[in-house]
Amino acid sequence: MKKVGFIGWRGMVGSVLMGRMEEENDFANIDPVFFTTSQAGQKAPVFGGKDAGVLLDANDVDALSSMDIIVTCQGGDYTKSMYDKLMATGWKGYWIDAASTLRMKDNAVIILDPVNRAVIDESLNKGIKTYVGGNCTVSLMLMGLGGLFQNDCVEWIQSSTYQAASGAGAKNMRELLSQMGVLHASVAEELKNPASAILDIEKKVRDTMRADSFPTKEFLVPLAGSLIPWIDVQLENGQSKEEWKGMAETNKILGLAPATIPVDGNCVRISSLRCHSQSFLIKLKKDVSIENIHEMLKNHNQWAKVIPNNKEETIHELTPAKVTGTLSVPVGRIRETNFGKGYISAFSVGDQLLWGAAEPLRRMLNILVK
Ligand SMILES: NC(=O)C1=CN([C@@H]2O[C@H](COP(=O)(O)OP(=O)(O)OC[C@H]3O[C@@H](n4cnc5c(N)ncnc54)[C@H](OP(=O)(O)O)[C@@H]3O)[C@@H](O)[C@H]2O)C=CC1
Ligand SMILES: N[C@@H](CC(=O)OP(=O)(O)O)C(=O)O
Repeated sequence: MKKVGFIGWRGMVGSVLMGRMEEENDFANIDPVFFTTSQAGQKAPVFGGKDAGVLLDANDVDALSSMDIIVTCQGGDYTKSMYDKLMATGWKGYWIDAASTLRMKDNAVIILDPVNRAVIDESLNKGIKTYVGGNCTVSLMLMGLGGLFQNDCVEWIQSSTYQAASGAGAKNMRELLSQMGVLHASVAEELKNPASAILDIEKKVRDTMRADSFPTKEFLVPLAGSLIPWIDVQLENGQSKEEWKGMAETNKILGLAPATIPVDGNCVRISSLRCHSQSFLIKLKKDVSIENIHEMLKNHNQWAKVIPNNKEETIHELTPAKVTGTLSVPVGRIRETNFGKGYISAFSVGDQLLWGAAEPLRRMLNILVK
């Protein structure tokens, strides 16, 4: 059995990965070893009924180099500090990573096997050893719209995102909920009285949100009752890094080098907890009917689900409230637009910790061990 070292297993992405691996009985196929940057020597967790002894030091290159496969959800700083050191030892194992650090390197493959299994297989045959999960919005877009890409229907795509707090990290999720609580508490008494004036309530909420005491350490500004139209760092061309990833990673996942499908749009943080949503304007390359589009999307993978474009099904099936915690990637609002023939709108929702982070890593591990 392959010795698989896990780093970052107790973080948010890592916990979702461990949960999915237990659900799918993946631990039965591996010999797990758990690493930590802060708790070396303490008892290792027991997943899948396997006693893994004690936690090893994640900064110990010798311990890492005795693994056949390493799976890390520890973050980019860890990857930056350990990947090169480990490779310098001549280690021949496989490195599976959730962080963005290595994604665009020539010797790394972005993994999303329902979309690019052929690219992954070809890379394995070539001896490539580094496999990295994609950006969550990119992976979720490709899971939802995979059928259109597979059938070479997309000339370009514009994506406006509605991204959950979880993408910014665990502390940010807590801060969002604290912000919600503070806002509610500021008008709790008034809300009990149906006769109180809503604009007075709104004014109090606004003043609370703008007060210095409002909790904004992580997001820097209010998110609850507001939104933040910037995610990740600023680039010189005016895009945010999150927006830049849309085109760069989509094309790399699809094996298109140089990049041939333009992808762009504004990435926006909103107050959902762990589901990213995206509104698309898609320029089709060919004349395809809406019915054909439905068929292509449904047939591409078992998780993409077409939601008919009516209000009733849309408000019940195409929301973070419905999708959170599931692997389903519903796509709806599919219709022709006023822009003319071949300009199609669509809207998708997906759990950014599942298909957006943990699930592609879990499946890559299975490709290697099965
Ligand atoms: N959040 C996201 O949506 C996505 C994140 N990623 C990547 O995954 C990386 C990790 O993200 P995320 O899982 O959100 O990070 P977390 O902050 O939840 O966890 C990272 C590490 O923090 C340490 N830690 C310290 N205190 C605690 C605590 N109380 N509970 C749990 N862990 C603790 C753990 O390391 P130790 O055991 O060594 O102390 C843990 O592995 C990111 O940096 C990013 O590169 C990728 C895609 C999406
Ligand atoms: N940037 C994403 C989450 C994430 O971790 O992305 P990446 O894996 O590309 O760094 C978000 O904020 O929603």
